[in-house]
Amino acid sequence: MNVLEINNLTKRFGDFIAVDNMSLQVKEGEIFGFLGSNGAGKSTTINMIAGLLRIDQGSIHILGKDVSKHKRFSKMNLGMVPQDLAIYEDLTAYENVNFFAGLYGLRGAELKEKVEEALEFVGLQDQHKSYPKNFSGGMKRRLNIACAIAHQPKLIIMDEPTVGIDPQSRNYILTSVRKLNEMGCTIIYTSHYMEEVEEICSRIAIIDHGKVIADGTKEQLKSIITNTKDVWIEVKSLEPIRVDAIKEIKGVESVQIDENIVKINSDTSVNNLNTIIEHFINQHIEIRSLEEKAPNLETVFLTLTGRTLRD
Ligand SMILES: Nc1ncnc2c1ncn2[C@@H]1O[C@H](COP(=O)(O)OP(=O)(O)OP(=O)(O)O)[C@@H](O)[C@H]1O
Repeated sequence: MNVLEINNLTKRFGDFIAVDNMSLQVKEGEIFGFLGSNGAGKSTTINMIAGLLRIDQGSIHILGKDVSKHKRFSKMNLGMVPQDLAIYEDLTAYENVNFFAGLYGLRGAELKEKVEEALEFVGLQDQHKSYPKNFSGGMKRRLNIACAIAHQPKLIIMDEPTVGIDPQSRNYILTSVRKLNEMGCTIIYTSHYMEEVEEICSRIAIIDHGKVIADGTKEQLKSIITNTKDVWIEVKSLEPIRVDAIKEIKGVESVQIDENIVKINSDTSVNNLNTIIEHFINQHIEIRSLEEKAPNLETVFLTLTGRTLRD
């Protein structure tokens, strides 16, 4: 079943088209990665899913129901962890979660139980009486998550939940995402950190200029660029390296130097490894190690959009 279905969605700000005839489906049980560089249209799409922004054209269905027509149903089934923290500094951690869960109509013993469960889930049960102004960035992010999940929605959208936090909190959040997923939640996860998306997402859409330019599993996305391969050669010293000469070797498409590693991207149809090694030997360049690298999502993103994710 599709938990989320977006059909031909468009959003304009004046003459500018932020989301351009976008269509995509997210299936039950997925952790779906939403990848795009700054301004690609991720937040605009998410805000339309959450009913915070008017749709110009197209439609969005959550669990088969049109979000424009079934506002309450969509709200009850959606948990939104926004990019900018949505918590009140002058309410305690408990009062914050209580406030948001209350907006979904939870009352009395059920409300208390769900608030306590959410605080425990994000590891803030011992700080339930503390004010977020005394929290670290990571604790505030965790509280933000508790506020979004207390009403136990089927679909949770997390818009860059790990921005600007310490590695420990980041791991905590990634583990929480997996746990929520195991508990039956479908999750949409946006991040600028490719390695996070690669680690936790079962399917990924790459967004560029308001359009989905590719979507699939990591393996499917990587197979888009199987026409090139990378060889990384670690050398003792970069001193005699001549990038221009390496680029002239048949099949070589690009050469990058990263500290003392020479990263050579070649066309897979040309077997040029011997020629490359001979070149290094002839130039009396001492090779320390040599590794053939499988393409990663960063390479896929770069190939498809012409930019790195964090441009
Ligand atoms: N209210 C608005 N008025 C005018 N332009 C807007 C508005 N909101 C967003 N935009 C523009 O729409 C484009 C898409 O923005 P959006 O925030 O959706 O991108 P994003 O992919 O979420 O980027 P980021 O990773 O920086 O959050 C950007 O060029 C942005 O400047």
